[in-house]
Amino acid sequence: MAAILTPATTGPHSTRLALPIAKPKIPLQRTHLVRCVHRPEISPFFHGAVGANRADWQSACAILSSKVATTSQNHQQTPQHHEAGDDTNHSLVPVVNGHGSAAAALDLVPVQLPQPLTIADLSPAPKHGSQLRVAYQGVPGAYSEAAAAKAYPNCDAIPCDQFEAAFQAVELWVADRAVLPVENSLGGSIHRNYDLLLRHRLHIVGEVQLPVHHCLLALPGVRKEQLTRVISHPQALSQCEHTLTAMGLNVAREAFDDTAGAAEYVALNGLQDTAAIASARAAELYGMQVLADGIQDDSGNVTRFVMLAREPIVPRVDRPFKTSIVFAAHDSEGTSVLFKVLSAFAFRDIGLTKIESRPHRQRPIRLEDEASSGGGGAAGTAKHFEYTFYVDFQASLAERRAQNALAEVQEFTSFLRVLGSYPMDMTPWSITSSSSNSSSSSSSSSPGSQQ
Ligand SMILES: O=C(O)C(=O)C[C@]1(C(=O)O)C=C[C@@H](O)C=C1
Repeated sequence: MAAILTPATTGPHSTRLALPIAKPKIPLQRTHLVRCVHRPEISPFFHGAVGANRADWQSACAILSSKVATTSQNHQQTPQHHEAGDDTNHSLVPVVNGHGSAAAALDLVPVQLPQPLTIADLSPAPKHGSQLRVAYQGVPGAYSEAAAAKAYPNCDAIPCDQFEAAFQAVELWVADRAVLPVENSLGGSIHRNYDLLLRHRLHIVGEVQLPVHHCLLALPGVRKEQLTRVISHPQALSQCEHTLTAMGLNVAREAFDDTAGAAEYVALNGLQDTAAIASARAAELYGMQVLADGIQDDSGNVTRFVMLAREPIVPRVDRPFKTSIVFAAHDSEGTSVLFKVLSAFAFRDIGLTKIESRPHRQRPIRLEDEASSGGGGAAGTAKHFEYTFYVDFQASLAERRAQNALAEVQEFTSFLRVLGSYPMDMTPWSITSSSSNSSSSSSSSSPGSQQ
């Protein structure tokens, strides 16, 4: 993995991490932004590791992180730089608000080499809750920023233009944690993050559940009748689908990277015909009018986020813990594997809180002899999809019953990975303490206070 700085900031807010994917939005304002570039040869998938061993990986990350730190100090004239071995051939056009800009390309300056590590580079991460650097996807005012603040009060929240940039920020030691949404009570799973959890080697160290209270935002003075378009994060659009229809709005829905980014986009471009679905905090930050408040289809709309770190936490038994695993079936198990795995938990009275299946990327389709699959018809082969399963169960990895269940699961699976064993978020959901409020909310019993 390599991190490259490109000259861009995201308007009024701080440096934002970005991946080099050009998006067709209107370039608005020159910004400063760190770009993370994928390097396949060090990108882990399944059993692969970033380096040959953990030490390699950590030193690679430290060196790359020093490059990021060094370059970020000089971001006014930041270089564009293709790492040796980066065969992804990304455009070197600098990014403005996450978007390619030909004009900005003229600002390219020579590569800076990594600086030697110093004692300061090796100093430990700050204590949790005090200026912990927490990466999230979106711009200030996004629900993910509020989730980061709930998880780690007083943290230094680092905006990233994509989910993957948040993963990379932690891997490259630019951030200490990432806080990423995985599921919503109305919209369901955020599949992208399930896939990224598998592709990256970070550990889940906590979870935080955030009530999500959406507003319909427009420029000051704009009336609902003027609207032809509503833009937002796809999850937010789906969480408000029925309400938008019930409001009689005859508008096209368009997906945007994040809710607050959609509000910022409408504001910066002075779009009279476009509304954004975002938080009340985004309205304040970007000078938008709240046309309608609480437009989510269910007042108890909640998004669950996970906190990710480079190291796992030590599981405990003195408070409720949850453990997240991912596995794929062993070849010999055929289609019965899920039943067997679930039984391993049921026999030990371990409750499951979530199960998710995703296509098995390396082997999406399985061919099976009709004879072995029990078919009585003509000779032939049955085809079915192959899945990777994600399961969350209510037990700590420190518990014997959880260890025994996993030992049994391992017998049926070709691949099993513990994504993390972490305290459950037991804070009550209160609709009034909505994520639409300021990101600086603080609580002494924050879910992240121990991670
Ligand atoms: O766009 C945002 O504000 C986000 O934080 C992302 C996100 C998501 O991905 O689900 C987070 C919470 C809400 O469910 C809607 C959007």
